[in-house]
Amino acid sequence: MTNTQVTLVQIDNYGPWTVTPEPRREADLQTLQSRLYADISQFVGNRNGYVFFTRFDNMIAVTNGLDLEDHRLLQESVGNRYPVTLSLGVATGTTPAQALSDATSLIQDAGSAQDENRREILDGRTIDTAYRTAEDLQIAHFDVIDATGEYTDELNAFDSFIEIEQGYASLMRYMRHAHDSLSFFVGGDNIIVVCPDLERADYVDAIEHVQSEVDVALQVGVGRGESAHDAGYAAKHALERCRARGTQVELDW
Ligand SMILES: Nc1nc2c(ncn2[C@@H]2O[C@H](COP(=O)(O)OP(=O)(O)OP(=O)(O)O)[C@@H](O)[C@H]2O)c(=O)[nH]1
Repeated sequence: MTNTQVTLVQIDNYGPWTVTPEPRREADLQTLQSRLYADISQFVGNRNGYVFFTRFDNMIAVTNGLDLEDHRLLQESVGNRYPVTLSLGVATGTTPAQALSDATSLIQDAGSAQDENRREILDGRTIDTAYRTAEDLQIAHFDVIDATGEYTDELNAFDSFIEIEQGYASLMRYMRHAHDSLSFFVGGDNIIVVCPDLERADYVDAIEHVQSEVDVALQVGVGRGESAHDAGYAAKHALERCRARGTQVELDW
């Protein structure tokens, strides 16, 4: 059974900060957000986790393998180097959406995202090393079949973007509601989905749903592992098998 450890990363009191004492230049905010994301991605990635930028002021991380001390160090390092601080809620669960929901409650219960007195909350629990297994995570790596030929080389860059985003929107809603899974656009035509224990038929259904709802053709490789990196890397290899064999779903087991 999967056991996903999810961390909600929330910038403290960010909304007010962006307009105090007056609105800050948008390009500076974009630079801050993308640098902060890059730093967190490097920190979490070096410990075999994944972090997704999501809304930038709220980021979602899969942190199997990171303990609370790692989380504390991330807060300290960001607090020392950025004009903003982070609150972190950590929870585990058999479905990613449930784990995220619990992680979110920990932060919400400590105060509003726009409460200037709520800073650097760290709350929750991590998976004890002794209980970690190679089945803890299931990660699916989707991409659009021949995005280059269908869209990138055919439409202008914005119309291609609309098509890809429609595929993402359809898939993320389906996976959230049918399977308690969390889907993240990671660039190009790629979507990484953090899933509970699903089977081949579930992925076939997801692909058919997106095809019929928005007419975007997806393929998917699925991997399992004890860390996000292990599961995600296995998924990438499985996706390569889709490309080599012309199949739409490949599982790494
Ligand atoms: N984040 C991420 N992006 C990727 C990855 N592989 C490819 N991309 C992005 O996806 C874009 C399209 O590449 P592909 O998916 O290989 O191209 P395609 O035309 O869809 O071809 P097929 O996937 O073979 O059908 C690239 O320009 C990258 O931006 C990956 O593993 N991770």
